[in-house]
Amino acid sequence: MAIYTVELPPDVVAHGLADAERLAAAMAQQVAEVLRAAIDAHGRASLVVSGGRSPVAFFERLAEQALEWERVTVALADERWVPLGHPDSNAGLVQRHLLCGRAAPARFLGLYQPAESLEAAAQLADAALAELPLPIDVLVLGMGEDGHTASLFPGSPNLAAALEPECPHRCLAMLAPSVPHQRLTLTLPLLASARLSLLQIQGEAKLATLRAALAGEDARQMPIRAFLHSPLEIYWCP
Ligand SMILES: O=C1O[C@H](COP(=O)(O)O)[C@@H](O)[C@H](O)[C@H]1O
Repeated sequence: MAIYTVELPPDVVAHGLADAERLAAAMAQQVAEVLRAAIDAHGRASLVVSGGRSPVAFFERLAEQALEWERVTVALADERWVPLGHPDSNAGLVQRHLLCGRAAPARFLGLYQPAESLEAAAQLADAALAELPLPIDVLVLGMGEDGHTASLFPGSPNLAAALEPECPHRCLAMLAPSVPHQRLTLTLPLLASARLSLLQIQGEAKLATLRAALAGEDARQMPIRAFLHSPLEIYWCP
């Protein structure tokens, strides 16, 4: 199945899968192959994943993959500023669904930091991210129906700074106007440094968002626009 109704830039690869289970399995296989190749070449690999509802099945299939997980660092593209035990914690999601089974030995670099303010938490997360092996080998992005990706939200006060190609920060505080919780997000230069980026989307509504994003250029209106070019591969299913 292809993404027939969306005309993509020629340098963007599209994978259309019949359903969510097949999509999760195909993505997990590709990500595992890239991580294995990175370990063979450099002795280590880095994987940055997104949170939200979409990646659960992908995490579970990936955790079944045989690879030298103790050589893999897993980090988050974004986080809600809530502690690990909170149901909306992206770190909690990764702990429950990815860092288990074969993948349990992977090293996890979370973004949540208890601090006096969201800005102070972002500074602590920024410092902790110095430990992330660069460049990122695989980045897995999701996308909201407002065109946000990671926690780069349209209308958030720090959005322009986070989208600056020369942004000196690895992580910035972000506000999600449409959904609860203050956020922490990796900034564009760090996310864009990935050797391979995968965008996971499901359903007609997100396809319509992708179409709208491709029809314009201003990333401050739809931050996903900053990623719609090589080395992006899009995984979609109905
Ligand atoms: O808030 C978020 O939204 C996007 C999309 O989430 P989904 O629930 O529609 O899959 C996600 O990629 C991001 O990491 C998350 O924090």
